[in-house]
Amino acid sequence: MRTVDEHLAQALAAVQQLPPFQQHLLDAHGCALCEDVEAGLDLPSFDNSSMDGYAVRRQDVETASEGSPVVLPVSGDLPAGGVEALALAPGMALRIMTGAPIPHGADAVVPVEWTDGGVAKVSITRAPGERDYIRRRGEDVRTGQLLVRAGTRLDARQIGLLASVGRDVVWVRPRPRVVVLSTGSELREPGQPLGVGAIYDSNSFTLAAAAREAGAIAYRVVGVPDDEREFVRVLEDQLIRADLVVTSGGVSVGAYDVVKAVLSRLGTVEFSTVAMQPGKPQGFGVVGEDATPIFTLPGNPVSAYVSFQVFVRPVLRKMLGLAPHVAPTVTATATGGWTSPEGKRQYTRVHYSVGEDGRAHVAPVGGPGSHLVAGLAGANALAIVPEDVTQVAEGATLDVMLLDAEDAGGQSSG
Ligand SMILES: Nc1nc2c(c(=O)[nH]1)N[C@H]1C(S)=C(S)[C@@H](COP(=O)(O)OP(=O)(O)OC[C@H]3O[C@@H](n4cnc5c(N)ncnc54)[C@H](O)[C@@H]3O)O[C@H]1N2
Ligand code: MOO
Repeated sequence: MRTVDEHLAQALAAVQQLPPFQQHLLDAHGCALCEDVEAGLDLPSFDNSSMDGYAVRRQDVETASEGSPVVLPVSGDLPAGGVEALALAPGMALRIMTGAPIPHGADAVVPVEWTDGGVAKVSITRAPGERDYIRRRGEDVRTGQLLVRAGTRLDARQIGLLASVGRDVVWVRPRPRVVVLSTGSELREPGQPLGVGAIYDSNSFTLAAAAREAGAIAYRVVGVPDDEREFVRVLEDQLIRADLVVTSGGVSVGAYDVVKAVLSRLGTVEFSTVAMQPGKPQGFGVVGEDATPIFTLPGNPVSAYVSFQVFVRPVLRKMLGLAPHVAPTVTATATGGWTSPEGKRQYTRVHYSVGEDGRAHVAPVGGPGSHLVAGLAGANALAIVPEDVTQVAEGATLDVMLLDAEDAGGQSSG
């Protein structure tokens, strides 16, 4: 039996980061940037008004008050985006809109609320302070400034920043294309009638959704029956569009475990038992002409999902160019005790919460059975119980893997 860390290390060593390509900015959402992006211009790129009002010279309006307004002729209009380069003559005002360039000669903006809103002439009842309502060129970003570092996963805020400096395409690593396929003659598609002894194929949905949450493009293949030739045909057919294949089922010691039977002959897939619960039977290797990496996860639904989080998610992070490959864990205090098998790392389905005192707690959800999908859906984290612990005591401190979707904007299709 090998350890979780050995199995993960083998898989991580066998996959590479996907080569970078130029992607349109919005399509790069959730991808890891492969270049340091520096600003090609100042932001703001010109002095402009932060208020709708009037551009003035301060010295012309410094005596303005409610009791003694200053009246100035208005010599023109400055809309945002206007191309006319108007200059402000002494003793005059220019009507200006938010975002419009400050005209030559002006050193303050009087908001329209401090005036009578006049068009031909304006009555000003309050004197602006120094530089009032002027957004200065370069006060946000300077030309040449490092904006986003290589390796950053682009989120909405960074996408907006890059657009602000005029970037339309960026170098990123592509989303890995993950083919997810389930095996088992008992599997039926949701929405179809369920015959005797049949079950709905949930694993391929779970795994495709999990791949998507991790930032991949997931292709879900309709359940493959326990037939070796059919499995080989489907696998060869799918390899063309896969950066990674993830199967579930057919890897333990049953008489119809086709995944194990076929892949033991094809490629370099190695089947092993891993000292963990759930998720004991595992396989990993490469298949096909392009040496496509393949994970063969156990069929029990909770085992398949936990195996994805422990092994597949780090591999996808590596392919995406994200560091660290293993997403960081948090720590929490156990509420209620539970048992754990000796010599195995247990991934316990738990509910993680942070109390008003700021302290994090985890409470087990449902039982330990690998078929208990309702408990899995009710959990939001996996508590990691070390191999040498057989009894988790109330109040024990545990590392915890959070499961909520990374919302990386991945895609999936059937
Ligand atoms: N004699 C032994 N039997 C089993 C052992 C063992 O060591 N000795 N290990 C058990 C453990 S632990 C696991 S985990 C499972 C792994 O089994 P397989 O990967 O071969 O998966 P299957 O036998 O095909 O299915 C197991 C279970 O999961 C259900 N299943 C399978 N695929 C799906 C799917 N796509 N959606 C929903 N449910 C699925 C299937 O119906 C079975 O109930 O082996 C144990 N047995
Ligand atoms: O390893 Mo199985 O995954 O314990 O149910």
